[in-house]
Amino acid sequence: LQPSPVAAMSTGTFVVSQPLNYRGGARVEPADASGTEKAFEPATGRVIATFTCSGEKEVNLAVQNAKAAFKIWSQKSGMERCRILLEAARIIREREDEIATVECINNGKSIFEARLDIDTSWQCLEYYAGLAASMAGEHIQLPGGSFGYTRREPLGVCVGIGAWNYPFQIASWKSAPALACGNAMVFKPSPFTPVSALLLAEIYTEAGVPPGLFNVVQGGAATGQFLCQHHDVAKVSFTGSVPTGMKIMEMSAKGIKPVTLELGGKSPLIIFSDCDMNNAVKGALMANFLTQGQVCCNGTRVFVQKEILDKFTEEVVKQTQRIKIGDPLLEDTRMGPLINRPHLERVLGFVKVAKEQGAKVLCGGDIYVPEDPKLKDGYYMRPCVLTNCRDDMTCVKEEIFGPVMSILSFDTEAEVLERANDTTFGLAAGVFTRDIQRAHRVVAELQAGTCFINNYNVSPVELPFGGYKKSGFGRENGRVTIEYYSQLKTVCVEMGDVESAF
Ligand SMILES: NC(=O)C1=CN([C@@H]2O[C@H](COP(=O)(O)OP(=O)(O)OC[C@H]3O[C@@H](n4cnc5c(N)ncnc54)[C@H](O)[C@@H]3O)[C@@H](O)[C@H]2O)C=CC1
Ligand SMILES: NCCCC(=O)O
Repeated sequence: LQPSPVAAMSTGTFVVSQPLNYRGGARVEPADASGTEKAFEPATGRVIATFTCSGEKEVNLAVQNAKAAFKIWSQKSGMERCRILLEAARIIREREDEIATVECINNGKSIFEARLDIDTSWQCLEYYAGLAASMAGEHIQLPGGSFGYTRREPLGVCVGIGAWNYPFQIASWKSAPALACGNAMVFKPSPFTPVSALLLAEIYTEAGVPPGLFNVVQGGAATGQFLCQHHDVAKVSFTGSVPTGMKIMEMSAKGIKPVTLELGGKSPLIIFSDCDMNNAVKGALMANFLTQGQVCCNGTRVFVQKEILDKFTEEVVKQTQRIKIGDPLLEDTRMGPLINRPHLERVLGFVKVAKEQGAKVLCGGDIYVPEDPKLKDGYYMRPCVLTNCRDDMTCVKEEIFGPVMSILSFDTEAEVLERANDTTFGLAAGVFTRDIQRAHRVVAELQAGTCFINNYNVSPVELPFGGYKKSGFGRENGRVTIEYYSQLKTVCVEMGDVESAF
């Protein structure tokens, strides 16, 4: 009897000794290097993997493997692709605990949350498996019996570049629609979280995709650049920061490659006085403290109507103080460590500046040292609620990417809309009210790609997700994403004679 892989993984013990690149259907060491990186366990500060970043030669090998697999995969019918993706979804479900545990160890998010991420991953594969089978063009009748038709065709080799906050989910959300449309993919995870994408690669192989259809190359900016500049790459889908997104767009422009950009945010969450208070408070916590606040669509600017400001704030603080911080692998933990030491210091720096600028810290915002001695070098902080905030403060203007909620008060709907939209970002927004007319009127005015009414940060894969303004463009999830991973061919068929102009 094999020991369960999950039983062998606990906080403070996990190490990765296998290669972290995946090419041609197997784990491989890269053919060349552009430096080395270390991956950490944020809960303990331990190194769990030291790995080689892929150089230009390795990137080229991965792209050539993907190109060869594309030839086979793109010839398969939608139903054939559907069956394989469904099988991959089934294996993810079967291995959910193991994948969630790896995610939790390498990212620091709680096991409770990691399982939810894995759920939205297999659900995404199931969803696009269904769409693969029903992808079709149109038939258009023309005069004289002639006609035209359209074919929805794949793009070729797509590149996915991921951030560290949702490593397995990002790899799934990019690869599922790409593969469903008949493309191949080379995926580069963030060097902070290199581990779980390999599990996805192995699962695709086990499910029956051709070797080379989904490859993983490890590395940072240099490896990412080799990918974006490669002449055989047809599309780049990127999740990360705005400055890197700009670079990706520039590189892709040189090859006229389409890009999908999922970038940062500083989203507003508007709480009207007629809201259901219990739900609004729960919504504010969901909008700010998942994955230790390291979520791009978080509603970190919480606008509360004056009449309920005190009651709402008191309740939010009470519930924030109850959040169980600690070892992310424990079932009752709801907040683990931040991703690394520099990021923790950056987030604490934002709290310091907020105080200097006049904000009041109602709770948290400081380092947390768990009692368990093995966690003493982890990157923990207490979730923070700030009041006395003004729109011009740094904590209200800039993306903190940590567990820091800024509460602002407002009087009228018109006023709050203007203030909510006064940002260069436009990823998400939320509104809590019992007035359905107001709810729809407000979201219609909000400049954001994803809006929530009476909830926040739920991720049904049936719904498109993506940003307005500097939060990016293109969408992930939902039916529309098929358009971002395919191209339309028009075929015009003449049934009569050519009427020549000559
Ligand atoms: N809209 C969304 O869905 C999300 C947005 N984010 C944003 O990402 C940021 C945090 O993620 P990070 O990983 O720190 O972002 P980042 O932009 O530094 O890195 C993201 C990815 O891009 C790669 N990369 C870096 N420089 C590159 C270059 N010149 N060419 C090609 N690839 C390059 C990195 O290695 C990594 O895999 C947050 O500030 C947040 O704004 C994060 C998660 C989701
Ligand atoms: N589950 C929501 C994903 C948002 C993000 O990637 O930050």
